[in-house]
Amino acid sequence: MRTIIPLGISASSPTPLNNPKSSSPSSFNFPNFRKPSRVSRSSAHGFSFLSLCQSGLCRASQVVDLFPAVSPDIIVREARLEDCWEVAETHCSSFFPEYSFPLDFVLRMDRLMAMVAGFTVPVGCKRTCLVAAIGSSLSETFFIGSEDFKIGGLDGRVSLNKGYVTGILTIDTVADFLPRRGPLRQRRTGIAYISNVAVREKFRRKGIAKKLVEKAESQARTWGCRAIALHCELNNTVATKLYQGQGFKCIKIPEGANWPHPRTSPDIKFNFMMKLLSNSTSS
Ligand SMILES: CC(=O)SCCNC(=O)CCNC(=O)[C@H](O)C(C)(C)COP(=O)(O)OP(=O)(O)OC[C@H]1O[C@@H](n2cnc3c(N)ncnc32)[C@H](O)[C@@H]1OP(=O)(O)O
Repeated sequence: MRTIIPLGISASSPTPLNNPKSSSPSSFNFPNFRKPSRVSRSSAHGFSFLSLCQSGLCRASQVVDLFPAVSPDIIVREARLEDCWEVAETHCSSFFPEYSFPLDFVLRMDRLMAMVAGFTVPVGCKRTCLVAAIGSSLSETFFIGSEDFKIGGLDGRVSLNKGYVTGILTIDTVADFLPRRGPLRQRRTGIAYISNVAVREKFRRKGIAKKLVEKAESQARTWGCRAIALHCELNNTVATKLYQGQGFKCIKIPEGANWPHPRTSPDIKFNFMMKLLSNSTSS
């Protein structure tokens, strides 16, 4: 199965000051979905996209006509309540493209339920889901509801001009997949973690993932993080190129070290990648 890191929507844990009771770990973990054995591993990864491109040049060129290389209308912002279904849809269609009815529907419902059920993150941690939305110019966006209104970890406001979600990315400071610190195995701080990066197939190669990563970096800076980390499957050459292009470096895991990594099939290997964040707030 694929990474099951929570997608997370705008979750910032209540601080002890505003909610002293909350110290529960995230309740937003998805149940473990096992990929059926008939599904080939490579087809769920970057390679499937490459082979699709090679075998479907005609379709690709039509997409290029419909959506020119420059996508000025794409806005990267925090996910809102009304984006839940499309976030689930983007996640499932990108990471589980082979699933067919009824499993694909069940999977999407599972993602959706997990999101709207609300969730918490450990005290002092933050998590947010970014979306790249098309056709939702900020100047035309009209909200109903108060900015302070939250449902679980979701932005409770509803926009009448929500746009169409083309890409997603989750960023958090939960550090579940970072090595613990010291003999007391303390949770690491100051390092943001990126997961669940996906762009709908017909919107790929338009710089959307780059925009999402840039926005994640700026979010991490506003949280005071000094670095940003992620796990990328070893054989996902497309994603590896994306992160290397954005300045991430593969970190060599020390011999014998038992560093945590996303919960997937045991035969899936990961690159652990990191980038130090400069202090500038360019994006
Ligand atoms: C931490 C994680 O979540 S890892 C999981 C990554 N997600 C997936 O594998 C899900 C399936 N794949 C996807 O959703 C997409 O292909 C993504 C997210 C990997 C890339 O999204 P896109 O919006 O297409 O990427 P974008 O257009 O921003 O390209 C950025 C860079 O990635 C690399 N890249 C993207 N697509 C390709 C490709 N088909 N072939 C080679 N390199 C590619 C290039 O280096 C590109 O930079 P360039 O255009 O300057 O050459």
